[in-house]
Amino acid sequence: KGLVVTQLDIEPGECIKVKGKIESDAEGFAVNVGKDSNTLLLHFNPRFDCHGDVNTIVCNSKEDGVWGEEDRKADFPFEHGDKVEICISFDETEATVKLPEAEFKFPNRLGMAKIEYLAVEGDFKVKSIKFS
Ligand SMILES: C=CCO[C@@H]1O[C@H](CO)[C@@H](O[C@@H]2O[C@H](CO)[C@H](O)[C@H](OCc3cn(Cc4cccc(/C=C/CN=C(N)N)c4)nn3)[C@H]2O)[C@H](O)[C@H]1NC(C)=O
Repeated sequence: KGLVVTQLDIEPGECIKVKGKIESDAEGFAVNVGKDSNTLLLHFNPRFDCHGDVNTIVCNSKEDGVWGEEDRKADFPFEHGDKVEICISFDETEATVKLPEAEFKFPNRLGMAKIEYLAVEGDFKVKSIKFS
């Protein structure tokens, strides 16, 4: 299992900064934010080679344990072994994932007003987490 943080109280406009290293042989990793593991505002899932996807970021939401419609992004600004800083923020309409050279948006389908849960899974070694 990866890192899981619960009992958070992240409000719109605040950001979650996850710094870490992508494994040199990574197949994929995911950063999940939401209320809990069954209720995700955003599942941000870069795939190097898994589930039949190659170098594709798959985003989705999860409501009562049920995945929503996937949203596949065009850009893939990750490479094996990269040290990355991923900044996630949100407001009532959308979540934003900011990277040094890329930014992704994903609709706030659940109308979530607070992030209480963060999980980082897969081939990613977390170095630090900052909330600001
Ligand atoms: C074409 C067939 C039907 O359509 C497919 O149907 C699959 C099942 O629904 C979807 O897949 C699902 O998509 C979901 C988002 O929508 C989640 O990502 C879910 O994963 C949940 C999950 C997370 N986690 C932890 C984790 C996360 C990242 C990496 C690792 C491990 C790396 C292992 N590294 C090694 N061994 N080195 C582990 N485990 N499961 C995934 O199964 C595919 O996208 C979808 N594909 C398309 C094109 O439509």
